[in-house]
Formats: sequence, structure tokens, C-alpha cells
Amino acid sequence: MADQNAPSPIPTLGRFPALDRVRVPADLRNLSVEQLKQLADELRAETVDAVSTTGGHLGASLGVVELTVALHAVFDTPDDRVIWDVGHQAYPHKILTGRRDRIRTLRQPGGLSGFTRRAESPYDPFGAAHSSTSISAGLGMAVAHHLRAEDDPSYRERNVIAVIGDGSISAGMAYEAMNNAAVAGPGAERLIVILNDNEMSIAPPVGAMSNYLSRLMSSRKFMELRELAGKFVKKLPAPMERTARKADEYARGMITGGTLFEELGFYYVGPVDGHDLPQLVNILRNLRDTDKGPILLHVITEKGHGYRPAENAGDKYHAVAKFNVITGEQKKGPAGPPSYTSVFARELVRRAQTDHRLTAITAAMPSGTGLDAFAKNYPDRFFDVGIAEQHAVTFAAGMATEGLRPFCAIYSTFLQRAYDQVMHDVVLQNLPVRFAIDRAGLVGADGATHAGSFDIAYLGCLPGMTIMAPSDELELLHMTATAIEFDEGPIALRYPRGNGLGLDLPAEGQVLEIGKGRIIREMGRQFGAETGGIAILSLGPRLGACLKAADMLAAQGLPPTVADARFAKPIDTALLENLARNHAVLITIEEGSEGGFATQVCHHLACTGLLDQVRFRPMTLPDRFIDHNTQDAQYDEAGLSAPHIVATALNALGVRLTEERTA
Ligand SMILES: Cc1ncc(C[n+]2csc(CCOP(=O)(O)OP(=O)(O)O)c2C)c(N)n1
Ligand SMILES: CC(=O)[C@@H](O)[C@H](O)COP(=O)(O)O
Ligand SMILES: [Mg+2]
Repeated sequence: MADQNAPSPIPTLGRFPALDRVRVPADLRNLSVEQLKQLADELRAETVDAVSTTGGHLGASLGVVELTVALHAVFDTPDDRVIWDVGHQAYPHKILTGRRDRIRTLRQPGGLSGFTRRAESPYDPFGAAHSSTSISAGLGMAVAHHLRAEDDPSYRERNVIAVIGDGSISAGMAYEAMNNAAVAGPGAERLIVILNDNEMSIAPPVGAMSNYLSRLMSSRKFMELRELAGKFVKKLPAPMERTARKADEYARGMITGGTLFEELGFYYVGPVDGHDLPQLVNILRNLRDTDKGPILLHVITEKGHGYRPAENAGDKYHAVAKFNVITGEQKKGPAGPPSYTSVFARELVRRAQTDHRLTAITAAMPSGTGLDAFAKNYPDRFFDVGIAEQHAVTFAAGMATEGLRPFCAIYSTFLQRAYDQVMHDVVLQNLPVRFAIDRAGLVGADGATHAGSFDIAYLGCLPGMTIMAPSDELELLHMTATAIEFDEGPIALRYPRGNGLGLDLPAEGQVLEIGKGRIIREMGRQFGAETGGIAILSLGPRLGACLKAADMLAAQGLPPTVADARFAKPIDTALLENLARNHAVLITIEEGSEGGFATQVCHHLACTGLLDQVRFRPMTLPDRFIDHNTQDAQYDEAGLSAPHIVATALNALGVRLTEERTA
């Protein structure tokens, strides 16, 4: 029997009668359009109420409430697949697809993911969070349905809908997919791409005429008309046929602006009002029943639509903390110390004043990377290239060949998308591009898709790459100055999401010696290689946990040496060899996956024969993904907190672990 006092997972039960009657999308399909409109209003209110208690990506979700209702009302989901690109707008989708009772666990430990996730629901056919993947995945599914239908008729006529935003469609991958769609063969005709265009200032005006055209464009009558014209054209001699067909496409393109998509082989429909539910249902029904695909439906929506505080906000409430539903006021905690991001940006802006070779490049994340400050000061040296990390890197490489000093600021997880550009265009040519790798390490509520776990591993294996990792914001200040001055080739500084320790910061950073680490704390004189000396070599902000562990070990009579590597590459081999020769145990620790700093250390110890002389214990992120939680809880789960360091040291020493020792 459920605990009567436990808070209801759906505290709004009763407030939204239409929504209360919907458990799964099939419950939508016998509702009238008027009932669907009521449902959409209630779904929007439920989304606002839920996200006010969890925080999250509210704006994008509010912009697609009508579209979500229309899609699930018209298409036979989950057999018809709906893929949400990025997936940050999928909260209404989650509420309608049997997860309303868990939507208030969004981005919480053990709760729903903030993005779509296959493991979470059959209504989530594809995991997302990194943008611009939906058309490729959708095309793959559509072609697969055709092939599977040979043995299993239930796959016949299944539709695949990829909902992609105007931001996400700026990524090259989207064009690779669209370019292929026209020639991918049977099955591709069942692909419907919905371009969710919520940048109103650039979209053509929507209204009665456009609605009429779009209804016409998608209606059977117009398609039959085109069919008839097509048959006639077929009878013309080839050159004339090609010209006539082009004329038809450009004529439609002229009316609707869809020429680009038509040229890519899509049947373009739109632009239509993405908040006009009756119109959406009509159009989607037409598109569902046609085999004219692949189709691109261009809908115009407003990010944050229907919730005034979001509509009025500059960022349209793209990502919000918990908030007051009435006022929209977000409940942000105390400001706290400056973030790593702001410390990096401040030093870059300061140095750019005198060094005119400095430029700054972001891939659609000016505020997240802190480069909005640089943009304000030096608009002609700031470049937001859209969601186009691959282009951003090689664009920076081009600048570097002409003597500029470009800073490419890309989150660790998103830099993964530009790996070959880093290797082939920057590192192989030894170009002095600076990579400001923000959100390195575990990032909290965004979970595994956004964790910056792999950059040390994927950059550390590249010849000539220099990688720095600051232990705190003061070190980041110095490393930013170091990166600015460094001209020996590519250099990366990787730093975490969140605030520093609140250290006093000097007006400017000091340039560090490349490849040199530092001893932070010496172990007790009475210890050494034979007498249980413990050395902890830390890379990055885990140094704080190491110092806590050092206090705990000292309290057990085993005061360790603690060193800060500062550089993941090149390693400070003199420091490393000294630690290995003069201690019984050597621990390395990093906020990165296996294959990173520890591997570089192990490789060097093995090559110098020191691996046989010291009990080497690498502490890295585990070889599995860490789900959304707070960052501290994630590092605890990853086994990288102070007690874990103590346990590793004592275990390596062969000291029996007792409760009190690791308390
Ligand atoms: C490869 C990649 N780069 C950057 C991001 C960060 N990001 C998340 S949402 C977003 C904007 C998406 O814009 P749009 O597709 O128009 O969706 P909207 O939020 O407007 O609904 C960005 C840049 C990402 N998720 N993936
Ligand atoms: C949805 C998305 O990918 C971005 O909005 C991302 O969540 C930003 O992360 P930060 O909040 O760390 O800037
Ligand atoms: Mg958009």
C-alpha cells in the first residue's frame, strides 16, 4: 500500500482534467481538435509547474507543446518514431508518454534524464543531447523499416519524424544527412523532418495566406496537381523535362523559401505556425498519408511560448534554476566565488586589449563559455560559428596559419565532435590554436551525455599536444596567461563546470614553465621508498580531495607527499621519477577517463623501469557512464573523493582497512 503521507508524484492531479485522462499517446487519438487544444494548454501548465520544482531546459519545451500534442495525436507512436534533436525540448513529450508521474524527478539522482533516452521509454527511439543527430538517425530508422518489412510486415509504412531546431540544423551533420536522404533508397520516403524555427525575426511571416499555402502544399489536391504536372512533364523531351521540373521546384521555392531543402531532395512544406494546433494536425495528417517524402515541414514557434516570464526573457528561459511559477523569479543560490569560466574569460579579455592577435571562437555557446564578455569588448575578433564545432576548430587553424592566436572555446564533450579537425588540421600541422576546454570532468545535472570525461585521453595521444589542467581558479588564471604566450604549437587548458575556491586573484596571470609540476606538501622525513612513503600526484581540481585525504592519512601517522602535475602533457618526468624513486606508493588522480594522464604516467614508469619499484595506483573515472546528479555526488560515485584516496593508499601499503581509518 503506497504511503498515504508520501507526496503525490503528480501534485497537480485534478487541476488538469484533460491531461489526467491521458496515460499514453493512444489516449489522444480519439480526442477532438478542441479537446487537443485544451490538453495542450494543460500540458504547458504542467510543464511549467514541474520544471519550477526541478529546473531544466524550459524554454525549448514550451515552444513545442502544440507540436508534441499534434505529433502524438496524428502518428502511431511509438511504432511511428519521433526523434527530438538535442532532446532538451522533450519534457512535454515525456509527460505525454507515460512519465508524468516521474517528470518531477527530472535531472535528479535516479530520476528522468533531461534529454531523450532509449533506456527510459519506448517512445524515445534515440538518445540525444548532442545536437544535429536526428536526421541521420531518422534516415537510418526509415531505411531499416523498409528492409525489416520484407520479413515483418508490421514495419511497413512506419513513419519517422525528426524534430530539429533552427540552431541544430546549422551543424554540418544535418546537411550530410539531408544530402544522403534523397539517394538513400527505399524507406527514405517515410522520413519527415520538422524544422522547429523559433527565431521569429528571421522566419517569413506566418498567417492566413501562408497557412493556406501550406495546407495547399501538403493537401492531396496540390500533390495530385503536382502529380498531373509531373506526368505531363515526363512526356517532354529530356532537356525540357529537366527545365520544367526545375521551374516547378523554384516556383514553389519562391513562394515558400524552401528551395534549399528542395535542392537537397526534400519536399518542403511551410512555414506554418507551430502553435496553431488545428492547422498542425491537418498538415501532419496529410504528410503522414503521403509517400512524397523525404519531407521537410518548417514550423515557426516561439521559445518559451505561453509563459510570460520565459517569453520576456532574453534567453527565453533556455536553462533555468527552480523558480516561482507566479513571478518566474529563479531561485538561484548565493553567487559564490567566480566560476572557472569567468576567470578564464576575464584574463583573455584583459590580454586581448594589448595583444591584437587574440581571437575568440565559440560554437553557439557565447554565454556558457564566457566569450560573451570578449564579444562585448572586441566584436570584430569574436566569432560565433553556430553549432559547428568541426568548422570552429579548422576556422581557428586557418587563423593560426596567418599569425593570429585563436582561442577555440568548446566544452569538452562537444569538442569530441571535432576530433579529426583537432588532429588533422591543428596538431599535425603544429598550429598554435588554443583550446579552452570548459566543462571538463563531470558536469552534474546534464549527466553522461555532457560529461567532459575523455579529452585528456583523446588529446593526450596526439604528438605535440600540450595539455594543462588547473587545480583551482588561481592556477587557471596562470594557465590562461601561459596559453596566450605559448607559440610552440597547439595547447589546451581543461577546466570544470562551476565555481572556484574563492581564492584571492592577482590582477594578471603569471606564465608557467611548460611541462613543470609542483610539490604541494612534503611527506614526513621518516618515510621513504622502504618505509611506507605515499605520494599522491594530482591533475586538476581533485587536488582539493587529495589534500583532505593527506590530512586523513597524516592523522593515521602516514603523512603523504602531495604534488600537482599541472600538465597532462608533457608530463614533468623529473618530478614523476623523483616521486617514484622515493615512495613506496604512487597514486595519480584525474577527473578523466581511463587512457588519460595515468596512462601517460604508467607508460613513462614502465619505459624507465620504475614501475617495478613503486606500487602505482591510478585513480580515474570508472570505465562506465555516470548518470546525472550533483557534481560532488558524481565524484563520490566515481570513487574519486578523499576517503577513496585514503583507501587506495592504505590498500596499496597493505594496511588493513578499518572503518575508522577511512571515516
Ligand atoms: C554538438 C552540440 N553542440 C552544442 C550543444 C549545446 N546546445 C544545446 S541546445 C543548443 C541550441 C539549440 O538550438 P535549437 O536547435 O534552435 O533548439 P531550441 O533550443 O531553439 O529549441 C545548443 C547550442 C549541443 N547540445 N550539442
Ligand atoms: C542543452 C545543452 O546541451 C546545453 O544547454 C547545456 O546543457 C549547457 O550546459 P551548461 O549548463 O553547463 O552551460
Ligand atoms: Mg531554435
